[in-house]
Amino acid sequence: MKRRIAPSPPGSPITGHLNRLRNDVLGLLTDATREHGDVIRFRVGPLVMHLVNHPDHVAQVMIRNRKNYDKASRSSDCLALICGESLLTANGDVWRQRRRIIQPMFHRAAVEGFVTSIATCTQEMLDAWSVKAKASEAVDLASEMMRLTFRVVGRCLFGVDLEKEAGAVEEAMHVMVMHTYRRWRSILNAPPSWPTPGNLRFRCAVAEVDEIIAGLIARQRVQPPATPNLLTMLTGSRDAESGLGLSDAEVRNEAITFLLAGHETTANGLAWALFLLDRHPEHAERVRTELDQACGGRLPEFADLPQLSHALHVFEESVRLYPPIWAMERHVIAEDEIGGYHIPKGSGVIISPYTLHRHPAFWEEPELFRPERFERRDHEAYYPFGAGPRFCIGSEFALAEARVILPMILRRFCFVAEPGQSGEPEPGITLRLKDGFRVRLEERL
Ligand code: HEM
Repeated sequence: MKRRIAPSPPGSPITGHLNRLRNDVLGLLTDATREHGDVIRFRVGPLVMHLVNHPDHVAQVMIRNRKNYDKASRSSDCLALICGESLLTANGDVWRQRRRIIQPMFHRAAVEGFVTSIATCTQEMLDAWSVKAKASEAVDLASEMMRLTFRVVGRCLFGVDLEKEAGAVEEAMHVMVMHTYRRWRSILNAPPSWPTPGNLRFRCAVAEVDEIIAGLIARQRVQPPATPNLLTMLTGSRDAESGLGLSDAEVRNEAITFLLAGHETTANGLAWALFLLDRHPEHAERVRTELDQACGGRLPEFADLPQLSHALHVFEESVRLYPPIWAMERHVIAEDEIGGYHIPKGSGVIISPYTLHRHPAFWEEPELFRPERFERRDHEAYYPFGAGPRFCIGSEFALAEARVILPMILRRFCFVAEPGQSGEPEPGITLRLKDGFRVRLEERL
């Protein structure tokens, strides 16, 4: 039987879709889904990949036929330059072992313990903002969210205050994620060991973060903390099935993975939520009122979270429109057929929450910001945290952060956005606000 080849947008005979992929990837994917349906074939030089854009196709790749796919994809290879082999990038038995070891850190009881630290870190940030507001100093909320979520990860997962390190790590992480994304977008890259200016900048950034992590591990060895944290769990772990522990290099890989995955994604989600709330003040007011009713003037606690539902819906809608992980990639290890089209072994499959979350068959007026959509909980085409066994391990943590941080910010401050901000998304490893979100702060209380 003849294999059906999926439709493809016009591209160059030599480089395929490389040019638009580099310069306007969101436009390329959006136009392609509008013009060619739910399975679209792209080519970058010799590499073939398919965008699949239907919930049934997502379930096929991530759940039903997942044995045909793994994460040895180009994006994982790029991420592995930062994280090595870790929960985020590993496959097979290594991935299963890491997930078993780390999962307890993210059980409900553990997240319950995180809420006080999230509220305390937020309160400290707001106190610092108070000084900036009095001085009429403009702040970039996107950058503030990066620093805040970084500190939250430090406190909750590593049991330390990373205030001093936050600025340096923010810069180093930016260098690392932009470098890896540039490599993903290119077909020809200099080997990582070559001393090109980009590779050298990248290596310096990795070395800087490695030094911070080595310091954290050393501090804990000298003085083991009273309450267990991710590092103590990693260093002290023995896999229940194999009885094996993790080497220092493996602990380092997981630590950098959680520093990166645990703050960059949530920070972008929060920055987009604040940006959208600035354009929809009626929702900001609802979030404020909800916090006042649930907590009065005190800090939110874990037991308050169910009452902070509008804050949750605002965040869910923000990451629908601007999913921090805007694309997930899989490598095809055994051929498959999706939506009637042939998916060859050795090619790539892309699942894009950005296009799925705007699919007109599943979302009414998908371009509009409407947090009320999430009063219903049964959205089919919604994948901000992925699907199947590789579902985001930190999703409950991130959603707890959103319910604490957004209302606390809005209760205490109003913003006046600086003029001329585009609000354009900039896809990298995560989806950032291209120009950040610069505002002047006005204290309300
Ligand atoms: C709004 C915030 C977040 C978003 C949108 C997000 C999104 C995602 C997505 C889409 C995946 C699946 C990737 C794939 O299948 O290829 C994922 C996996 C992962 N996330 Fe998150 N994430 C967020 C927050 C967090 C936090 C707070 C942590 C850690 C504290 C975290 C740690 C991880 C890890 C380690 C994985 C790999 C899990 C595995 O493969 O077993 N994420 N995340």
